[in-house]
Amino acid sequence: MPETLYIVIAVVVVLAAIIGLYAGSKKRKSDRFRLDESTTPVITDEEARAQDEADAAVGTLDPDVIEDDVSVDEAPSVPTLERPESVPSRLQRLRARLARSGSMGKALLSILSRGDLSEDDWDEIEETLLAADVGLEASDELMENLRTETKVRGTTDPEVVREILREQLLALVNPDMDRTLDTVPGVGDDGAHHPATVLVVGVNGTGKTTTIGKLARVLVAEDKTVVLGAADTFRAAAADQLATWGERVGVDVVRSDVEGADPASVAFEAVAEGRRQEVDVVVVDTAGRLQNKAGLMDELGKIKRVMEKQAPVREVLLVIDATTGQNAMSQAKVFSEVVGITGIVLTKLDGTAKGGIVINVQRTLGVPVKFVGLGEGADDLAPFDPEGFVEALLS
Ligand SMILES: Nc1nc2c(ncn2[C@@H]2O[C@H](COP(=O)(O)OP(=O)(O)OP(=O)(O)O)[C@@H](O)[C@H]2O)c(=O)[nH]1
Repeated sequence: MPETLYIVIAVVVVLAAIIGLYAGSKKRKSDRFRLDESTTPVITDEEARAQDEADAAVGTLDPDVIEDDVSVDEAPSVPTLERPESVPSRLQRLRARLARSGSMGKALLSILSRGDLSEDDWDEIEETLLAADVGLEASDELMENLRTETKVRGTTDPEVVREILREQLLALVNPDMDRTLDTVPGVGDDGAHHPATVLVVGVNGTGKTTTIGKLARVLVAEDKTVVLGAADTFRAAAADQLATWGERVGVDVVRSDVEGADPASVAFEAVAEGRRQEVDVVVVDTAGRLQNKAGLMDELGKIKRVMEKQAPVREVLLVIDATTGQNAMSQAKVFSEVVGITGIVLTKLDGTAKGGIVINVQRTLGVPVKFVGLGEGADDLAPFDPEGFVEALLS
C-alpha cells in the first residue's frame, strides 16, 4: 500500500514539473515576440502540440537568425470588425481626387486646342509636362508624337484633340503592364502551406505603414486572410500603428516587444505565423532608413533571404511619396538597385498636381504602379487603373 502511495506522489510530482517547464518556456517565448491577435483563438491541445512541432521544425532552418519563437499573447476581447469598402466602389469614389492631381491634362488640352501651334506653344507644353514630373525623356517622346498626330489629323476640334492626347498619354502610362498583386497562396515542396508574401519597402515618411494598413483592408474586402509583420523595429510606434490597423479588420500582427529587435527575425516569424494560420497573404513592413546604400542592402537583403526560408517572397512593393518629385525618383533608383521591386505604390497623389510621376517612375524602374494612395482615410488606397487615370487627367 505505501509503495502505491509513493508511486502516485511521484507521478504527481513529475506531472507538475512538466507543466511548470511548459509554462516557463511559453513565457520566455513571449518575452521577445508578440502576436497581436484580433480575434480570440480557440486552440485545442492537439493543435498546440502540432504547432510546437512545426515551430521546432522551422527553428532548425537557421539557428543564427532565429533567436526565439512567436507566442500568442492573451487575446484582446473581440472588437467590432469594420467591413472595408469594396474595391470597385473606392475607385469610383476616388476618381474626383485623382482628377485633382491632373491639372496637367487640362493645361495640355487647352494649349493643343489653339491649333497651328507655334514654338512658344510647344515650349509651354514641355514646361507643363516637366512641371508635372513626367520626366524629360517621356516628355520628349510625348511631344514628338503629339506633333505628328496633330499634323496628320490636322484639326483643332476639341474632341479630336482630346482623343489624340488620351491615346498618347495612355500609351505612356502603358496599359499592358501586369498590375495584379500576387496574393494566391501555394504549397511548398514539403507540402507545407505557403502564404503569398509581400515585402513593403521605402523611405520613412512615404506612407509605408499607413499603406500596409490600407492594403490589409483591400485584401480583407476581397475576402483574403492576412497576417501583418511589423519589421519596422526602428520606430517603436510603427508596430502599434500597424496593430491598430489590423485590429479594425480582424488581421493579426506579428511584432517584437524588444526595441530595435532584429527586423529579419520579425519578418521570419510573421511568415511562420502565416504558414501556421494558413492565411492567403503575409505583408511585412520595414524601416528602410536610407543611411547608406550598403546598410540598406544588408538590411533588406537579410529580411528577404530570411523570409524565403519560409515561403518565396512574391512581391516587393516600393512606396513612393508622389509629392517629393525628383527626390522620390532618386530614392526609387536606390531601392530598386538593392532589392528587386515588383510593384510601386504611389502615395499622396491627392495632394499634388504632379500626376506625371506615374509615367516617370514606371519608365525609370521598368516596374508598374500597382496602387495609388489618394488620401488619409482608411479606404483611400486603390489599385492603379491606367484608363481611369488618364480619363481623370483629362476630365
Ligand atoms: N494625403 C495623404 N496622406 C497619406 C497618404 N498615405 C500616407 N499618408 C500620410 O503620410 C504620413 C506618414 O505615413 P506613415 O505610414 O507613418 O509613413 P512611413 O513610411 O511608415 O514612415 P516610417 O514608419 O517613419 O518609416 C501619415 O500622416 C499618413 O496619414 C495618402 O495617400 N494621402
